[in-house]
Amino acid sequence: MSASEKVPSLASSAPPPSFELRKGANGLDKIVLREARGSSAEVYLYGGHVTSWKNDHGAELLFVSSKAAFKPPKAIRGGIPICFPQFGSHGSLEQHGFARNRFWRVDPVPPPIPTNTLSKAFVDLILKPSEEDMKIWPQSFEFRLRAFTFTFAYHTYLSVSDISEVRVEGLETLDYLDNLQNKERFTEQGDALTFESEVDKIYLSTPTKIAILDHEKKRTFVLRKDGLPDAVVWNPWDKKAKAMADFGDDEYKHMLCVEAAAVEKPITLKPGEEWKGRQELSAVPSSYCSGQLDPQRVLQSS
Ligand SMILES: O=P(O)(O)OC[C@H]1O[C@@H](O)[C@H](O)[C@@H](O)[C@@H]1O
Repeated sequence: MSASEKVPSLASSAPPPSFELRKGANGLDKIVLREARGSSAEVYLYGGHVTSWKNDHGAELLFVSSKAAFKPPKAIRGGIPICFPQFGSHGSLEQHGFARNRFWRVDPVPPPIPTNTLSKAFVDLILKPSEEDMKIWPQSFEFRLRAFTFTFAYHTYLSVSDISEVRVEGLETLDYLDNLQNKERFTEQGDALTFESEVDKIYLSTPTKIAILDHEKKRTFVLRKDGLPDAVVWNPWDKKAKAMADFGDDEYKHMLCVEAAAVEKPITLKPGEEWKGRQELSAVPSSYCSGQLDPQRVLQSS
């Protein structure tokens, strides 16, 4: 099993990429990645968890709760937790699987980064099962001669100015499973999604590109994905926000989770097979015209 997690930036040329190992909250190790033009990202080894992604101007693009605990075994609230080998409660494991509360390590000899990405700074993190993990989920993610099945999500918390001003394009008219209605299947009606109450939906067989438009910030996130057919959209709204110890009462107004995922049809790997699930996020000015879902073209021409 292989999972790729790359946050691209606008860097175009020269100075060598850098990544530093630093101490983060509560002494936990984190990787800091910087691109030549100033954008940066932080990834905690705990959970293989991206906790920060800043643009060239230093503005934070991901949401992390002011109440996030950074205390194992609790998963960090915000950023991009990795839900593996189980999404949500779709199985017998703990909610969202265990990858988000295990310690990952840096792969010292990573495979080459794909040439079609603009990103120059990157790190490959690896998670291998411990003996304890093998007891609850007896599958090796690497060389076990047996097929195994899992579900997955890059549980991405985007930072938005005001949830009531946000629109999501690319999911309209699709079927979804509604976690708020016993995972029953419905069809999304109408236009782009907007938000005025709690939402917890798994959109099925979605396009590979989804746009999240933040009118107030004049910013559009473009989420591109491969190997991950579904997309989860989650906002806890006021009541659930109040019920979560690691989430501020009003913080639901400033976040939206849009998660590249494989939930409806679990993935089965046979011996020797590899699976890649890739999510790429870009942030572009909202002068970007919806329908023209090619952030690289927008970036290059701006
Ligand atoms: O509190 P957790 O375990 O991080 O999960 C947060 C949410 O994650 C979302 O992806 C799920 O669809 C929700 O049902 C869930 O409430």
